Parts: sequence; structure tokens; C-alpha cells
Amino acid sequence: MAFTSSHLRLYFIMGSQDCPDQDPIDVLEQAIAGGITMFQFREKNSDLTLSETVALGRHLREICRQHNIPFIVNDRADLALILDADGVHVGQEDLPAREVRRLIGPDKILGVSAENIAEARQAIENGADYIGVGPMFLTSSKSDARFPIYPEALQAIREQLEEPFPIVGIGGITASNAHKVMAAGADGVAVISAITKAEDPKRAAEALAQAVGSTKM
Ligand SMILES: C=C1C=NC(C(F)(F)F)=NC1=N
Ligand SMILES: [Mg+2]
Repeated sequence: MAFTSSHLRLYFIMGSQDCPDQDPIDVLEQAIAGGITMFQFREKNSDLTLSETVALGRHLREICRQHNIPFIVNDRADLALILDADGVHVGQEDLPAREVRRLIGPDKILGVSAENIAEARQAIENGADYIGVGPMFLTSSKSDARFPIYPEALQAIREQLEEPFPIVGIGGITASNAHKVMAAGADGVAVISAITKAEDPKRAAEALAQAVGSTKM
């Protein structure tokens, strides 16, 4: 899958732990219908076994393939290869980005979390295709999230990078604050609960796509 920064516009992240009362498969289908542009499968503190994780991943992977949506796996490069994912996302305490790039090869998408310009530069140096910057605001989806760094931190990275580079903001983003992340220079927003906790995930994705789209840079 050829990656461009436009894929980051509405980046939906979900695992079974985010859908205690619904079927993750239904939620993904509704999110795609609502206009998400990229998907990350992120099993975290999940009560699925690894074999159940592979089975769910295969199903979600096929749905993304049908709709030509990039399918990214969080943390686990082995799971990404097993699922023939389009890429992997790793944080600063996960498998080293340089090693993951060597494992997945040059044609898969590599995303890396960054909180500041040093981590951003390091990620680019290690072969990242995009960086995820956050947490933008208080988040309920990441139990070990650090303090919010707010859109100003994303703007500082954007201003210090020598070249344009794909940046997605993440952390507590909703349809009402997404414009702040875009105005700070993000190519898009990554969300979990804004969609998984919505009464109507399709409508929630549409509202987010509208909020992001309305602040075209
Ligand atoms: C911790 C994370 C930070 N950023 C991102 C993304 F939005 F994809 F960049 N995904 C994560 N799992
Ligand atoms: Mg991680």
C-alpha cells in the first residue's frame, strides 16, 4: 500500500478492549462507512489469547483490504507479518524502530510515537513513514498515558522539522477539539474512544471527518 500523509486524516485505532459491549468487526465497518482513512489494530491489556488475537486480526485485516484502508498493527511486528498488515506502529518503549524496519522491509508502513523534536528526528532517522504525537489531551484509552502535551507540542515539532513530514496527533481527540490539532500542523488525527464509545460509530466518524476536513491547511 503506497502511503501518503492524506492517509493520516482520520486514523482509527481499536482493539477488543475498546469494545466491551459491541463487536469490533461491526464497529470497524461502521467507522469505515463514516469515512476513516487508516486503521490500527491495537490489542492492549486484552483478555484475548494470542490465537484469538490472530483470528480477530485476520477478520479486521480483510475488511480493511476490501475497502482499501491501510491496516496497521500496534507494537507487534510478528503479528503484523502474520496478518500481512500494511505496517506497524511502535512507541519509544517497544521494539526499536530500526529493527522493525529491517523486519518488515522497505515497502511496509512504519509509524513511530514521538513527544518532542529529538524523538521525531530519531524516528525519521530510523526509517519512520509517519510519527504519532501525543497525548494531545487527557485520554481514557491509554492506561499508561503521560501528561497531555497539547497541540502546541505538535506545532513545535512541525516548526522545527526541516522538511514536511507526516504527523498525526493522538490522545483525547474529539470532533470538538480536532480543529486545534489540525491548526497546530497535523496531517490528521488518531482516535479511539471518540468512535468506539459513540452511540453511532458511523455518525461519530462522519463528525470527526467533517471537523478535520473543515480545517484544510
Ligand atoms: C501510542 C500510539 C501513538 N500514536 C499512534 C498513531 F496514532 F498511530 F500514530 N498510535 C499509537 N498506538
Ligand atoms: Mg506501543
